[in-house]
Amino acid sequence: MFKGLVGIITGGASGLGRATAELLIKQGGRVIVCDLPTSPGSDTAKQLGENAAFVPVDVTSEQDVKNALQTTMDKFGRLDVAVNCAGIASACRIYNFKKNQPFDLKLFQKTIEVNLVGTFNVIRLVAGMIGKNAPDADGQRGVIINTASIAAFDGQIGQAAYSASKAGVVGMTLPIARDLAKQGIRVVTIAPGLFRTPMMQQLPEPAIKELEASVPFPSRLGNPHEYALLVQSIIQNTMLNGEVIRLDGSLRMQP
Ligand SMILES: CC(=O)CC(=O)SCCNC(=O)CCNC(=O)[C@H](O)C(C)(C)COP(=O)(O)OP(=O)(O)OC[C@H]1O[C@@H](n2cnc3c(N)ncnc32)[C@H](O)[C@@H]1OP(=O)(O)O
Ligand SMILES: NC(=O)C1=CN([C@@H]2O[C@H](COP(=O)(O)OP(=O)(O)OC[C@H]3O[C@@H](n4cnc5c(N)ncnc54)[C@H](O)[C@@H]3O)[C@@H](O)[C@H]2O)C=CC1
Repeated sequence: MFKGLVGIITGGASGLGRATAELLIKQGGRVIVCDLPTSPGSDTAKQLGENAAFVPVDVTSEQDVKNALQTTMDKFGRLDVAVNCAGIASACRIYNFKKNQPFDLKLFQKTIEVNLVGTFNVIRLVAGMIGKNAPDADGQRGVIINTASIAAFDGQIGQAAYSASKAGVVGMTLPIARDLAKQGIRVVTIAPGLFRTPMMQQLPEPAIKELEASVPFPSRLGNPHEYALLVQSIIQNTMLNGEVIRLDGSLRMQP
């Protein structure tokens, strides 16, 4: 299905990004896994086989992303798709009245830096390389897929930083899609609900159970493969552009 297609996947060493790398390769694509040097990205790429390579990347670094693009060019000669999965979660009340402690400003800044600025940094740099492709019969040169969260819309107590970072990703989706439309590059954002990944497993099991029970249908955490299936559809369907798609079993999170 994706024979010849080349994708960069940030956060590709774990969870949703890793599942996406597996599916794109299974469908005949080739993948550059970008993740932190401390991540298991190198092992991931080995397990994925010869159509995968790992580049250590901090998405907030211009030089790291440029290195990843250079490796993509050297190894595979082109770039068709970028999937932004790198992200971090944070939870903190705005003010802890018992301890007289405000929300840690550094934690707020770090969350915005990785989730929003990091995603933007990758988009602005990959666009240049995707834009060099010859257009297909429909005028399309490639696709950029971002990962927000339903917390962009119904963030819970403690999620001010995380929700703000993901709302930023939602907010920039349409203007960037409009911006890149002339080059035939589509931009689509997925807003996942709850998926069983290492990030979600940071929450205590009772909290996971409660969240799971609150999903109308299916009342369970999503499987990362189900996220990857939406990535596959977005790549296949050229009419999808400038949109944010919730993938959440109709969950609306409670406070
Ligand atoms: C990953 C995705 O993209 C998908 C998702 O979003 S999944 C949903 C994820 N949801 C979350 O992560 C929720 C995040 N929120 C939380 O984890 C918690 O609300 C929180 C840690 C921020 C606070 O939790 P909590 O249950 O209120 O903790 P609690 O023990 O009562 O309070 C923590 C501290 O805040 C204080 N506190 C309690 N109520 C308070 C209030 N109303 N105002 C200020 N402080 C309060 C407590 O006294 C406590 O202080 P100590 O450390 O001295 O004990
Ligand atoms: N799991 C879930 O339920 C949901 C996840 N999301 C979002 O989906 C994305 C993927 O999350 P998961 O797979 O669940 O998490 P995960 O924690 O399993 O994977 C995230 C990956 O991003 C990498 N990463 C973190 N900071 C980075 C940086 N600065 N540069 C490069 N890589 C970095 C991590 O090393 C990790 O491998 C995140 O953006 C997350 O916010 C959104 C909604 C729900």
